[in-house]
Amino acid sequence: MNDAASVFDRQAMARLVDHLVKDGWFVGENFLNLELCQALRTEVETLACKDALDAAGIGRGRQHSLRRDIRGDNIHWLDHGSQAQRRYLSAMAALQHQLNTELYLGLFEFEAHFAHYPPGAFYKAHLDSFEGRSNRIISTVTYLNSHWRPGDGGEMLIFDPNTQQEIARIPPKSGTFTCFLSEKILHEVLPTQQPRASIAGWFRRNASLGGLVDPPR
Ligand SMILES: O=C(O)CCC(=O)C(=O)O
Ligand SMILES: [Fe+2]
Repeated sequence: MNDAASVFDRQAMARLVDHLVKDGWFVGENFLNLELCQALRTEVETLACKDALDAAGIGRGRQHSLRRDIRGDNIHWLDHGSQAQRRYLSAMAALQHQLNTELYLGLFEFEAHFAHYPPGAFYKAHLDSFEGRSNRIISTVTYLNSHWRPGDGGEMLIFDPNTQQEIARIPPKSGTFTCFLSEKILHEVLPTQQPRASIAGWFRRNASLGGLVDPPR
């Protein structure tokens, strides 16, 4: 069994591709190896305790600004800095390969950050990418919270791309993995009652213009 296969199984990956094509989004409970989720959670909690996370903003490049009324999480970009990160990133590289092979998406890069939402934090409804400026193609979120209970809040809502009605409410439980089309699927994080840890990531296509490679983030 190779490393990516020990993080999630091939059958689960096939289900993911089917749902992404049919609905534009996918959610799988117990999708990722729990021991790996535990290691990643320890890493983000340690960063949070050391005050080593950055307040997350909205917009990119010069449009970047801090808007606590829109999002209240603190983040740290993955940088291959630990065994757990390397294992996670290699599993995502396998998923990227699968998506490119089956859907011809031309994804060329994956960027991801740890996110830590303190109690009271939320992320208002948004799209991760805007049509026309497409460079984030597929959004992913991996949840890292063991013992999440009803009433702890922090669910992610997914809205129907046609009617904008809520179609899914996902508790951020360890091992749950979700992905969706970045330009089409409006989503939101409800206020959390407990510290909430996750990894948000994006498969990107190169949106270079005039010979300049579009920078990540
Ligand atoms: O943590 C989540 O459930 C979603 C986070 C999100 O939408 C984002 O970081 O863009
Ligand atoms: Fe998002």
